[in-house]
Amino acid sequence: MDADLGSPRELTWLQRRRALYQPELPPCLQGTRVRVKFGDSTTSIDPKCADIVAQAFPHTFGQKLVHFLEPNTMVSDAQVIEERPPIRVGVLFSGRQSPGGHNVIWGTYDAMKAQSPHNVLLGFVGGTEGLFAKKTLEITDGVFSSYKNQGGFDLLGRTVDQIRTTEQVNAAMSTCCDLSLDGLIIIGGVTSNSDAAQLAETFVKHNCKTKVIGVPVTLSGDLKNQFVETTVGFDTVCKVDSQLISNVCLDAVSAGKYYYFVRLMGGKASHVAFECALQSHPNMVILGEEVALSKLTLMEIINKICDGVQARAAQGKYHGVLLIPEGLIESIPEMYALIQEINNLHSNNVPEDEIPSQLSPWAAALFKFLPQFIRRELVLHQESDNSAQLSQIDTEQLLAHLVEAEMNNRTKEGNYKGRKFSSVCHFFGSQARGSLPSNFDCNYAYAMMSVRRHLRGPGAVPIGRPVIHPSPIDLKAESYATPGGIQFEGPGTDTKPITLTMEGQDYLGDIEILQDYLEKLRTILKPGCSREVLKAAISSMASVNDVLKVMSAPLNAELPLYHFN
Ligand SMILES: O=P(O)(O)OC[C@H]1O[C@](O)(CO)[C@@H](O)[C@@H]1O
Repeated sequence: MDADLGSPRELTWLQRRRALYQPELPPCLQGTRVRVKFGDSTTSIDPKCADIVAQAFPHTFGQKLVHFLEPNTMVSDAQVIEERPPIRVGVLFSGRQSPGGHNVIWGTYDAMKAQSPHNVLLGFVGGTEGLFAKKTLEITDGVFSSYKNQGGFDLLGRTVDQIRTTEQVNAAMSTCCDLSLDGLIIIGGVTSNSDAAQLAETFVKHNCKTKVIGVPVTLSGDLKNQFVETTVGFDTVCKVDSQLISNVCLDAVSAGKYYYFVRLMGGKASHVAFECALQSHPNMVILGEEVALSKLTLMEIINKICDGVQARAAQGKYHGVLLIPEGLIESIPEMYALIQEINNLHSNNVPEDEIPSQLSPWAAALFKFLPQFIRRELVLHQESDNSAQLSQIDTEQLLAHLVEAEMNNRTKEGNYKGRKFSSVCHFFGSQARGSLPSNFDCNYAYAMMSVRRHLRGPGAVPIGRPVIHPSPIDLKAESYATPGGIQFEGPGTDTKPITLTMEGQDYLGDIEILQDYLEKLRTILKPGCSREVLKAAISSMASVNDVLKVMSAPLNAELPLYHFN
């Protein structure tokens, strides 16, 4: 374990300045008297799965939702969270680094100390391995002072995002019992939160008093549902990536000779690539979800890119920027099938170098067709959720390589008469992951022990529901945009307080409200209805019209998927 973890450190001027930023809390969490109201029972997102989930989590499924109330809300059955005897809580970084992770710990620490100075927060040094080995560091003002609003996970570090085997679960339980923990906070993405849900169930079953809380912290933005609108880190990563992409775009248009293939970290779903495309307006973004839905083959994707390159050459343009989500490789049907075969062989403990010889004939043929560097990356050992290591597969280089080969073919066959195609590849991952978190992520993470719905407004629900699958994009513009870097303070601060994806989600909510409204009007406005009803309807239509005018702008600006500007 790294000796530097957890030590106070020297901060630069900018880091010190950021450490002074005081995250904002929603009104319902301000002060020490927190009021809550219990709501409906939690259930599965897909009602068809409710029974299966209930069976898998008999002790924890169906608990009541808790709504945190604003100070002056009049609710008859509101309950005040009373002071309790001092509590002991453990916290660890389980998932990959994501900007804002430190603020989850800071927010928890401040909330606990506000309740009682005798409450104790223990950090596990070295993530899951630290948890199993009981390596703790008590969080104090002194320990935390140089980590407030800072990037990275280096206060405590992390190891593998896995608390799953019987041995691991038992080790976690014995740590929690030995340290007499009332709570265990697991910070991470889909894998860590799935394990957290399972651990919570096991602890209840074994009468272990420790309550397990999973906190959605992942740059991928793929742990979402009606309660969790976004994950901690997504905002920062999209802003930093968008700035890098816009720099590349300006470089491309200035020199006019390269196609940039930019792969973006973000896991299996394409949320990061989609949001970055909305912010930076590249020439093309290929969404994995769309490829999977349309069942596009690798060569169909290559041909679409080449058609675009050729069309641009006809306009005298020999440059462009393409965004590629790292999960794209798994969304291409034939690549998915090949990766599944490789994963199965891994699960049967076949060594990496023997995998190629054990593939089925069709998979072996596809494998052989792929360039050597991709073959090597595809057989690498798996992630902790038994899937391929997406960050290690250079999909952008594979696409650039195949596009170049196809453009050369078209030239040879006389179908393309433009200049030779040239590409430059990039993978943006840790460049953004290690950034100082944006104000949004600082605030969101600090308030994270309750997840806020309508992130620009009040209201909160607790988290801890089992979330297993990464949430994909719901598939329902040469004007490169330069969003610039994250502005922490001054006139430019928070010109983009939330990501465009989340703004879009807000519109979807508004559309539903409008649709509801129109449906009601339709039922009221029948021949023979009174004059008053008609007058009221006409005057309310005027405001609907205004709303529609405002809304039509973003609605029309839908991003074409395979569109070359
Ligand atoms: O840096 P590492 O350990 O290769 O992890 C990379 C993976 O972690 C994530 O950032 C989060 O799961 C993925 O997007 C990415 O594939």
